[in-house]
Amino acid sequence: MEHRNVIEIKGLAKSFGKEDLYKDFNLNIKKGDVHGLIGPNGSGKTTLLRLITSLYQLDSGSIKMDLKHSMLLENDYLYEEFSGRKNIELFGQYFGYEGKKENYKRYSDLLELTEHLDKKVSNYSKGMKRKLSLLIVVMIGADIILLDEPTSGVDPISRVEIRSLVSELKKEGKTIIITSHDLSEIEKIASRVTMIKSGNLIFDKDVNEFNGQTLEDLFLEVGKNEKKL
Ligand SMILES: Nc1ncnc2c1ncn2[C@@H]1O[C@H](COP(=O)(O)OP(=O)(O)OP(=O)(O)O)[C@@H](O)[C@H]1O
Repeated sequence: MEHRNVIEIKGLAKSFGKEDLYKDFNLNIKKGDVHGLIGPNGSGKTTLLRLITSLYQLDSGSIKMDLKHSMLLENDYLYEEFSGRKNIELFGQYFGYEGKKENYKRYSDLLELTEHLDKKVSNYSKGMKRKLSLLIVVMIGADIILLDEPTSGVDPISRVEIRSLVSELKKEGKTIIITSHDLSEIEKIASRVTMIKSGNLIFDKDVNEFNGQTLEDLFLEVGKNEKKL
C-alpha cells in the first residue's frame, strides 16, 4: 500500500501572546493512517488541527498538505431550526457536495441517523448532533479528514457507530487525524498515535510499536518521567 506523507509539518512555531506553545515542532502524517493525537488539556491538539487547516497562521516553519481536507470542529455548528436532512442540503450547497439521499444514506445508516433525518435538529441529543456534523464533514468527500473530539459527549453506542464510520473511511483510503481524551477509544481506532504535551512531541508511534503497553501506560510514564526531572 502507498504510504507517502500527505501532511508534513516542519519547524513549526506558534505563540499566543507571551506563551510559546510550539517551538520547532515536526510531524508527518501518512496516507491511509488513522492518526490519533493525544495529550493533556491545553497541550495543543486543537491548535495543531487549526494550524494544519489554516484557521490559525504559523509564526514560522511550514505545513505542507497536498490533498483536499475537511474538518469536524470541537463544537457543532448546525441550523437548529431545520431538520437533519435540510442541514445536509444547506451545507451541501455551501460546500458544493450533492445533498442527495443516495449519497449520504450509506454513511447515515452506519451512524444510525437515517431514521432521524426528518426531525428538527433542536430536538436532537448531543450525540445525534455530533453524528450529523460528522456526516456533513464526510459528505464533503475530502481525502484528509480531521476530527476534533468526535466522540465528546457521545454515548457508548454512538461511539461504536462513529468508529465503524471511521473504519469505513479508512477502507476507502482516506487519511484521518483524530483527537480524543479517551485513550481506549484511540487504541481501538488508530493505526498511529502521537502524544503532545505543552506543544512538545512526546512520542509518535505506530500501534505495533507499543510492545504490549497500553496508551494509558505510555501516558502515565510521561507523567512519571517528568516528576524525576
Ligand atoms: N486563540 C487563542 N488565543 C490564546 N491562546 C490560545 C488560543 N488558542 C489556543 N490557545 C492556547 O494554546 C494552548 C493549547 O490549547 P489547545 O486548545 O490547542 O489545547 P488542547 O490540547 O486541544 O486542549 P483540550 O484537550 O483541553 O481541548 C492553551 O494554553 C490555550 O490557552
